Amino acid sequence: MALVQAERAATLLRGLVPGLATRTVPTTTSGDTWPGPLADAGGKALFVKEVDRRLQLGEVDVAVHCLKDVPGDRPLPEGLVTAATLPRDDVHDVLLAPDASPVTTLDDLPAGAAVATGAVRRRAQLLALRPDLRVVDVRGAVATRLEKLDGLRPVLDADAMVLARAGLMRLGLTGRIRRVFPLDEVLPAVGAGVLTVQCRADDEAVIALLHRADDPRTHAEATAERAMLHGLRGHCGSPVAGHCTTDENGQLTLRAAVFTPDGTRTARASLHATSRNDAAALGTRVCEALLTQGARTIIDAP
Ligand SMILES: NCc1[nH]cc(CCC(=O)O)c1CC(=O)O
Repeated sequence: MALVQAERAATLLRGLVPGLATRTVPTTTSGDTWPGPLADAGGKALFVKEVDRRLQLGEVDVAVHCLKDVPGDRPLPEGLVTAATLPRDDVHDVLLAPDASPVTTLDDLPAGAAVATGAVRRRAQLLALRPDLRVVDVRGAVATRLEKLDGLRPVLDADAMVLARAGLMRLGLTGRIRRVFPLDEVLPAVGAGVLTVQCRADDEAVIALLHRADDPRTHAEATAERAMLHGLRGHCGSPVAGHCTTDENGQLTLRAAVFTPDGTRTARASLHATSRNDAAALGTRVCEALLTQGARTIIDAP
């Protein structure tokens, strides 16, 4: 998925500068090799730090990350800046089932069925919909997760799995999707479907080029979502969901929710801002609305 994403950014840049030559440098991250549950590694920048290191060292000039994987609770690594936020892809989470299974919705799953996901946010929302489900951990690249689901690797015994539609689209695997969860059933992660592009803070030529690839709308939506998450002191592994949209008049709406891991308690808030310039303030207001409803104790629940 990371290679497809890097290629996407490279194609965009070549479109802006005719004749520009680009080279994609594959980099294995600790997210690919981490042996334990991803939930235990929440917020540790596992998917980004080796790539950022290469950027700092000058081995590459541009880094492309899923915004979801970039920790929001700390500054970027020394000497790096975000220079572009690319137009957002789909934000929905989807249900998948083993190749041979007839399951198409959660309702098709028998009582006590096992559903695989590594994200506490997904676990909580699944259990809110179906408290009888058994949520099992899964990790690894998307293609590997699908192989596990199909039983090709005998390590995962699950009747279904939840993944982001954006990742499956990037890999050309949307044929595996059984059901798209509507946003009022499963609210996405902060930054879902957003690619963020970084470079060195002193690399003025690259900054100027990347600025032309920035999508102001996605940029503002992501700013609102991340300000909310930051206010809650959360990260991509927190039981926090948030999704900001922009309507035809440029008005922003940020919907957000926090959950206990068992899905029994939630706090929700939805607020508007009339202009993009108020995106960060919108995030802060939604955060405060959640905190007023007891978000702190909900997030910290075991
Ligand atoms: N670390 C996992 C990760 N980071 C970003 C995506 C999907 C693309 C996105 O939502 O931006 C995924 C896989 C998934 O959640 O299914």
